[in-house]
Amino acid sequence: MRSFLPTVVPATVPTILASTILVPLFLLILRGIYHVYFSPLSSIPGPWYAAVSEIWILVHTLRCRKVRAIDDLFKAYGPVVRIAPTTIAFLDKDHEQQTTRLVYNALKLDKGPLYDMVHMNGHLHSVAIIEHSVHAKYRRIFSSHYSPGNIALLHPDMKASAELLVQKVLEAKDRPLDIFPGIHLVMIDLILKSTFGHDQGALEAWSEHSHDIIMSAIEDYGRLILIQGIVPDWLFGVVRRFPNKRWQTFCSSGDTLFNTMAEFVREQQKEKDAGRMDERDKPTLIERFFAHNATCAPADRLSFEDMTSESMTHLLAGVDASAVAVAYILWRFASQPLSVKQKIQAELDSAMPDAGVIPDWKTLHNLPILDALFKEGLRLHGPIPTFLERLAPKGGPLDLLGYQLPAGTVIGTQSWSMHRNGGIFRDPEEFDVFRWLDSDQPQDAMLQAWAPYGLGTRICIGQHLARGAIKTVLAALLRNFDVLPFPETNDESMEMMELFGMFPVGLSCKLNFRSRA
Ligand code: HEM
Repeated sequence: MRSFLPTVVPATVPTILASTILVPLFLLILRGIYHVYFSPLSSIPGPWYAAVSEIWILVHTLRCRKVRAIDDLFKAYGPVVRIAPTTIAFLDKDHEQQTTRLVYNALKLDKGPLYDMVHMNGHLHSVAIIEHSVHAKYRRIFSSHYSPGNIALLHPDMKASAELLVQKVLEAKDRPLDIFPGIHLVMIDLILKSTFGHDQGALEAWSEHSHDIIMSAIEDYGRLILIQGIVPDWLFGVVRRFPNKRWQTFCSSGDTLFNTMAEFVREQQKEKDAGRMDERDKPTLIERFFAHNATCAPADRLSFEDMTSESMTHLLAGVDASAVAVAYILWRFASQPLSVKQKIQAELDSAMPDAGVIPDWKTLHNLPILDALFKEGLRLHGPIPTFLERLAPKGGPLDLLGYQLPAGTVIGTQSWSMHRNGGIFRDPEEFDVFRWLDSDQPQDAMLQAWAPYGLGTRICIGQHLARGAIKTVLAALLRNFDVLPFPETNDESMEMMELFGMFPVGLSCKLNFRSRA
């Protein structure tokens, strides 16, 4: 009897091999050849391995050194480089920063695809909105909440937090102290106050052995978003079941934060229903959402989840960034020559004759040396110096520094490189506070190139809050303490690790605080 089996089985092995390995490999090679030789972006400088596939930039993202890798390409290839098959990085060399202005402001571009992965526990919010037109409408709902005038109303809370921080440092009784958690807690208290009018008292509860649930969830969720952005959903769905308590807490950090914020939104709703909101001297962020809902068309109303996710974003965007900035400034201050420290402290001594009384908002912002310290800190240690991607617009190629980019090309620059541009900043790697007060240096160009809060239409909405809180905390600490180095906190532990935002690799900032009283 004739069997059909023998003829079928041997034939399938090479067929399967070819279809599962060789065909995709062949297509990948074809795609790579297309990108390197035939794509409209082929003429843009850059290494071939970055042009062939996204793997090169992905590997650097996973190694937490994407900004450095892009910066190296600028040094090797000039101000326009191809960092992935359809992604172009540029760096304005001229003082006018024309290309930067065009891309981030004038053209009103949409954001790039990276932002799609930062939904808050699955919900949309200002950072993740891709379309410019949708975002512009959305941001108008709450931009007045973050205006300088409105943020100034939060200054009494900033002062109270900074004074409490001084007390907490005094309690350490000249023992070296990791200030990093303390600043996180200051920011948690301030942002919850501004968003919900809520007194969290996170800093009050701070001790060496305490553990703040919101602070831990913020730390975890920042990392979780990145992992979820890189690992496919199905794989993450499998690994998240791993029965380890710490891992489970890590994986549910988004839920922890979302549920906490949701509870605060509910409390605000109760306040509103009970008619108690009008009694406040300053409206909360949530109150502005309610006011918007009361006046807009039903289709434009913010849902309960929208409000929760937006609040969660402000907490996540604001706490880490501000805490990282303060930690680096204090660390840099600690290792400055005595003469520099004395100049900085002399200004504070005269603005704060009583070390316990922090100057008012206007005086604080008119202290030139404090301002220079703040600017120099954010120049070299901006917490978000990363590649901020936008999309080349539909309808015709975009002329970018002489190159024609088709619609949909991802383009962007990064403040890491802008802040280290030797054509603008003299000895750019030096931490030199007084460069900002030196009339021999190009102050206008330096200010144009200083972009720690991002750029244009999507610039950080919390910048006035951050600036006010950071300066208030710095004034209080540097007026009250001589901040001195601690050997464990060094170049290695403070190496900047990139997880979209930057963090000191040691995730701490232990310094010596000697009371000046
Ligand atoms: C030193 C402190 C801070 C730095 C360096 C910083 C930096 C940035 C940067 C670079 C962006 C732009 C991101 C992009 O284009 O993708 C941004 C956006 C944003 N930041 Fe900040 N930030 C800080 C503090 C804060 C604070 C305190 C808050 C809120 C309380 C906040 C809330 C936001 C929000 C909501 C956005 C999105 C704005 C939008 O797209 O409309 N940030 N921030």
